[in-house]
Amino acid sequence: MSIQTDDFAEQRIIAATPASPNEEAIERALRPKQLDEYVGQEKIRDQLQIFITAARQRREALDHTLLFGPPGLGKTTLAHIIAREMGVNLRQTSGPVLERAGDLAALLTNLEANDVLFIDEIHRLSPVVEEILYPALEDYQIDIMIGEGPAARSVRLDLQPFTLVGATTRAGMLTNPLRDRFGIVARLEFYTPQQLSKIVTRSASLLGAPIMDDGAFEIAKRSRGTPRIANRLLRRVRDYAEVKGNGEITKPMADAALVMLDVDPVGFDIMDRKLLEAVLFKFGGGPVGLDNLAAAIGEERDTIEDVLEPYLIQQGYLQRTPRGRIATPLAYTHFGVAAPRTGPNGELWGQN
Ligand SMILES: Nc1ncnc2c1ncn2[C@@H]1O[C@H](COP(=O)(O)OP(=O)(O)OP(=O)(O)O)[C@@H](O)[C@H]1O
Ligand SMILES: [Mg+2]
Repeated sequence: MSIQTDDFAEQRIIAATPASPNEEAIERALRPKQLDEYVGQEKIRDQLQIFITAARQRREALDHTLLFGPPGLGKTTLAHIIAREMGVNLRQTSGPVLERAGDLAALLTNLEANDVLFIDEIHRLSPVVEEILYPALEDYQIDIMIGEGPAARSVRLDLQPFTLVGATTRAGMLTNPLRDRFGIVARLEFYTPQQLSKIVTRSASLLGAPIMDDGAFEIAKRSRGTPRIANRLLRRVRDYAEVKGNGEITKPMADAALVMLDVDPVGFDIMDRKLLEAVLFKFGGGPVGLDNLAAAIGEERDTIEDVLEPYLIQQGYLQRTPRGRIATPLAYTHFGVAAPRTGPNGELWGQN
C-alpha cells in the first residue's frame, strides 16, 4: 500500500485536526454547550465562571480572552461556551480569512453590545488587520480610511463594547502588543485518561452507543490526551463493535479495534512512532534540529511543532533543548531498546 506522506497526516486516525467537513459536523453535535458540561481544564473553568458572572452582573463585556494550546483540546468549544454563558452572540472568523482591514471593520461595526468576536488562528492575522484591532480592543474605536489618493481621509467610528476571544496553537507567534491586550489568558492542557473517559462516555450516550466503563477508559488512554481524538476513536470502535460484536463497547472490543487502527497501547500512531524512531535510530537519540527531523520523516515543521511534538514532550518521550530534540530514556524503553548510560549532555541516565 502506498500512501503519500503529506496526505497521510490528514488521514491519521489520531490526527488532532478535523479530517473532513463531515467530522466537523459530528464534532459540533458532540460539543458541550455550557461550562458545567465542559470536562477538565478546572482552573480555566473556575476562573471563567467568576469572570463571566462578574461581567454579567455589571452588564459589561467580558475581558478579551486568549485561548491557546494544541489542536483538538477544546478552544473553539470554549469560545462558544463563553458567548452562551454571557448570553450574547458569537461572530466567528479566522486570522487567514481576514485579509483586508475592511474585512475586520465590517465585522466589528456589526457587533452588538457585549458580543463575542471569535478569531481562530489569531497568530495568522495580517499586520494591517492587527493595526485596526488595537484601538478596537482598547477604546472600542476604529479608524478607517475613506476614499483614495489625496482625497482620502480617516474617519473614526465608535464600536459597541465587545469581547475578542482569540484562539491559537502558537501563543509564541503572537506579537507582544496583541498579546498584551488580552485580559484573560488561558492555556489549555492535555486531558487525563479519567477526564477523557468522561468525555467518551458522554459522547457515546449522545451517539446512542452502549459502552462499558473499561471500554471508555481503554479509548481514553489511547487518545493522546485530546478530546477530538477520543471522539474519533470512539466512532471507529463503535463501528468495529457493531460489526464484530453485538455493538457493546467493551475493553476487549476497544482494544481489538485500536490494534486494527494501529494505535498502540500508549496512544501513539504510526507518525508518532516514525518521529521517535527517527530521533532514536537515525540521529542517535539527538539532539536533532527541527529541519533535519522534518526532512527525515517527510513532515512539515509546523505539523511536528503543533501536532506531533507537544504530546510526546508532555508525556516525557521527547525533550526540546536549545540544541535540538532529544529522546528520553522512556522513548528507548518504548521501543524495547536499552537506553545509553549517559544522555546527550553527558548527564547520568543510570543503569538500564
Ligand atoms: N472539555 C471538553 N469536554 C468535552 N468535550 C470536549 C472538550 N474539549 C473538546 N471537546 C470535544 O473535542 C472536539 C474538538 O474540540 P474543539 O474543536 O473545541 O478543539 P480546538 O481546540 O478548537 O481545536 P483546533 O485547534 O483544531 O481548532 C469538540 O467537538 C468537542 O466535542
Ligand atoms: Mg478550533
